[in-house]
Amino acid sequence: MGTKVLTHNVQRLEGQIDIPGDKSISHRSVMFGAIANGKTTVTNFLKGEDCLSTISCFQKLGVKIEETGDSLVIEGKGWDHLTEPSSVLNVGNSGTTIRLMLGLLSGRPMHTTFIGDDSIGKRPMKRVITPLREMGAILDGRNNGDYTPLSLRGGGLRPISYQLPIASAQVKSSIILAALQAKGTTTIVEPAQTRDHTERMIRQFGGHIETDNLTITISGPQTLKGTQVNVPGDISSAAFFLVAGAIVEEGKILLRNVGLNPTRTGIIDVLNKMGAKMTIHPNKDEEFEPVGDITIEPSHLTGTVIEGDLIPRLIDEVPIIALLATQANGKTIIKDAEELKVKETNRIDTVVNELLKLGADITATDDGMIINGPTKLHGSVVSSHGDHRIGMMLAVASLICTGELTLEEADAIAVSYPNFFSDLSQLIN
Ligand SMILES: O=C(O)C1=C[C@@H](OP(=O)(O)O)[C@@H](O)[C@H](O)C1
Ligand SMILES: C=C(OP(=O)(O)O)C(=O)O
Repeated sequence: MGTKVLTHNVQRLEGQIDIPGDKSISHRSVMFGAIANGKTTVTNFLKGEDCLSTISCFQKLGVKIEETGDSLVIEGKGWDHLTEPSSVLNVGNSGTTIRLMLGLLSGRPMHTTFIGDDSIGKRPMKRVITPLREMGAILDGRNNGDYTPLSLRGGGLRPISYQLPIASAQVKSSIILAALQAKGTTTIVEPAQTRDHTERMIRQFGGHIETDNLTITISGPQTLKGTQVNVPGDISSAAFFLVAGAIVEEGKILLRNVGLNPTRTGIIDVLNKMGAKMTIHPNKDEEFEPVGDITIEPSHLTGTVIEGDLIPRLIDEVPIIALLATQANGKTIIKDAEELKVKETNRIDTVVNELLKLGADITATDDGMIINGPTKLHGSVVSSHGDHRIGMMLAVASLICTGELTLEEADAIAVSYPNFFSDLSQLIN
């Protein structure tokens, strides 16, 4: 399944990359476009496999979605025009698709069934099933609703007050999408701030939502209006080049059009704390999501502690931060990150096991990992284990390996970054 022998011993990375569209915002643009009234045009939509799964699920619900030139056009006809699908909704590898769609369809008076790939089959769904059942949706699935296949009969929702037991933007967004359809006011309290793209997009589509520190208040029912969405570049994709640029010996990289939403910029805080040579140039004129350009250069790095409220702001960047830490002086401790165990793989175990094969000094803990650096990495045969972020982390690691690195299951990278290897090779030549 897509074995790749990667370039090793790269001394210099030089050039610029336009960072592809944000995965979280791309998913949401289709979802909001589908439930809004009127046309939504999306530019810089991420054509990664996860977002294509979201498109195909909404097409099965009767929504017309087409590519026109560089844009994606969604013909929204409002909540009532989503139609009962005649076959199962397959979310592929995408946790965001299934968890947000469960909330979105909880208020629809129809039956839907969800399946996904082997990885989705291991990811916990109880976290969304519990609040959605409390709101009145009828949900069931394997192991009393914790795993796919899942079935849903929606309709007639009531508002709830809900204290989120975990910091999860997917759970928060699922409840918000249900609350938009429930008559009355829903209140959600987060244990820590998570990405707020759903909240921002509700306002962009003409809806109302109030946020006060960790409390979110939303009244329903609401109808939304189609609009124009320009998706910023994904900071979670940029992260691989930020680390690559910092750990090679020479050169300078410019990353253009990177989303700089403060709920996502934990990686920038970490790079700054570790002493990276990085400059941020914010664009001034973005209305809904902040964007900017970033330059990164080879850096003398120091180990650090990454914990607490910082974790949700960099949750998808932990694999690449672990690699960064192998090149820093001293100890890096990552804690409070047990959520990593329920991602596409158990990202604590996968990161530690694969980096050990390259010679890293890294140990798994119950809620994170401990890395001592700097260590010289050597090539080996490693695998993404079907996890796109592990695949890209290992591809960046290959740049500084002394011998050849063979990456198995490299094709998983297309889940979030189909052009990753061509963008990377532009910097090498
Ligand atoms: O809301 C989203 O778009 C996402 C939220 C995060 O998941 P959790 O909500 O499970 O933390 C993140 O890991 C995922 O890649 C995308
Ligand atoms: C965890 C991720 O995505 P999802 O939960 O949507 O599968 C990710 O992209 O790293």
